Amino acid sequence: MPLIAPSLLSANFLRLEEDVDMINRSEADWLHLDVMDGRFVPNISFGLPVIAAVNRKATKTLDVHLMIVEPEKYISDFAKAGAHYLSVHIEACNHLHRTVQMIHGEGMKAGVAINPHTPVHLLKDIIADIDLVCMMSVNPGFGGQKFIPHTLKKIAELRALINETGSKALIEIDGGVTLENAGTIVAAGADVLVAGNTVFSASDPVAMISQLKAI
Ligand SMILES: O=C(CO)[C@@H](O)[C@H](O)COP(=O)(O)O
Repeated sequence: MPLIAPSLLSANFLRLEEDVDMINRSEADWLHLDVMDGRFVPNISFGLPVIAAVNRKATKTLDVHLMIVEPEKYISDFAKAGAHYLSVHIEACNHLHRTVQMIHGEGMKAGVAINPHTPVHLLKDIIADIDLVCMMSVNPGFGGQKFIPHTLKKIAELRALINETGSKALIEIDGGVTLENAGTIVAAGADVLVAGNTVFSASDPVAMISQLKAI
């Protein structure tokens, strides 16, 4: 069974508390929080105060995905805000190994996110040190985009790399996950499914999360 991580980016920000309650009541495993800075990606979402507020209410694992430049500057701030998993982009880190060490040093699980154009083999010398790969299956920046089919081949490559190296990293697929493609994504080797639009545009989001879970 995949872990399900609804993405708060697609929630109704005017009633965030109700949406967090909905996720608490659901079979979701994690709550995915997308932080965007308008520099690494062409969009600005939310940041530390929102995550700290969500943390006071959420009962699920907080999975924070940083789509920001110089993420190493904010690692301890995100730990204080309540992040359990903290993912940084490989494309945004000049010293990725050091950044992963900093994340672990703050007591969080470390994730590395990769963009659709970034080859899986670039993870070879970091995969044994991380807890999560957040594989982007859309170009980061916006919810509600279409899944890029080439991702399926990358998931299989990543699964092979994880098996070869004995890494314990989970494979998380982020972007364009629907009820229609979730089975294929899990069959390709994914452990965690992020779902924004699919969950929050459903007439019954709790039931949608259960359906994704039962894929
Ligand atoms: O990181 C991102 C977008 O950059 C994602 O987490 C989206 O929030 C996923 O949304 P859907 O594609 O599921 O609507």
